[in-house]
Amino acid sequence: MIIAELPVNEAARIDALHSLRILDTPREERFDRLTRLARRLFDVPMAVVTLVDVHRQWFKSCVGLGDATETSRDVSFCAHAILSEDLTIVPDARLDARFATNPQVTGEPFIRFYAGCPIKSESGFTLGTLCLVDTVPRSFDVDEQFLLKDLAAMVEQELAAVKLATIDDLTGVSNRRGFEALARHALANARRIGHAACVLNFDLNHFKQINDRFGHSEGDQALTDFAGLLMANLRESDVIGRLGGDEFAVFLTNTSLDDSVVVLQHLQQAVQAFNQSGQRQYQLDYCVGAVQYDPEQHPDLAALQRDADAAMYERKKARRAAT
Ligand SMILES: Nc1nc2c(ncn2[C@@H]2O[C@H](COP(=O)(O)OP(=O)(O)OP(=O)(O)O)[C@@H](O)[C@H]2O)c(=O)[nH]1
Repeated sequence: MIIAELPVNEAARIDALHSLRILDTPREERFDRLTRLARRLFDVPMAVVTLVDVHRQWFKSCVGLGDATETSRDVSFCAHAILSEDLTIVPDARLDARFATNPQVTGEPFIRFYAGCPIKSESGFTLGTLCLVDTVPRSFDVDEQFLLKDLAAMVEQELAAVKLATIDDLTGVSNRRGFEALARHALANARRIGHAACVLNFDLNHFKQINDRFGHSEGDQALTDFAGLLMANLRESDVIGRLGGDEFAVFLTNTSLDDSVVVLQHLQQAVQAFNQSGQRQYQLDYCVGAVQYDPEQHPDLAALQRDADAAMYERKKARRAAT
């Protein structure tokens, strides 16, 4: 095993990292959703946002590594990756002199494949990486390299500024900006590997009445309840966003329109059960439009969203006509 050298600007780099005051902070959904998405998009068991501190690498977010929050810097793959401006790709760690006898290769978690993209501060210091880890050797093609760089750029955005936030503060799901950024990635991936995908557009019914009858904070509670039901009843890899007001959108990965019917039935049952539980004074009700991605009809995410929105409005119109 070869212990990584220190970057030439190490002291200033550490100052930049510490000035973020992010080390040892709790987990945050805005980072966790990126590692979850990375794991799903690249089909790897582990995806991590790591920050390389003086003697350790600390995980701002990790999926697939159990409760681990840090490792010593000496055994860290990312300590090597931050020395490069480009991606560090290790197809099989057993064949790489830097890592062959690394305890994480010879023992748990038996790392074989590693791909790490440097994450920079706004001032240009490499703070850590977004990295993918697998327990079997594999290759990493050019499309995958671009995708990883894009996701790492989103991690940088999250680090850079709260004003660039991509999470809806009220409900904890993505806001419009976050939804569109993540859904664009998921769509690119669906296109690349030829998987089906669907977009669902939801709009709550009579939401204004909840505000008017019970007050704005109960309205807020209703929005939070609905977001919670979406999160509880969809898969981790699906992208959920609040587009604004009482409008939500979901990008279903690897799902055909037929599959989405089952997903929506399941959700409807959960919402009914919630309404019947009597926890709230109000009932949640919504209209939803579902559209399957069709490469002929949908050159980009915006086209898919327009169709889902139109499908939702058709439902609204039919519903209003019926009442
Ligand atoms: N409590 C709360 N209300 C909001 C928020 N954002 C938007 N609203 C309110 O949500 C309402 C949305 O209006 P509509 O979608 O026309 O109301 P609706 O009663 O659901 O109408 P239909 O869709 O026709 O059933 C407006 O009264 C907004 O003021 C928020 O963050 N919190």
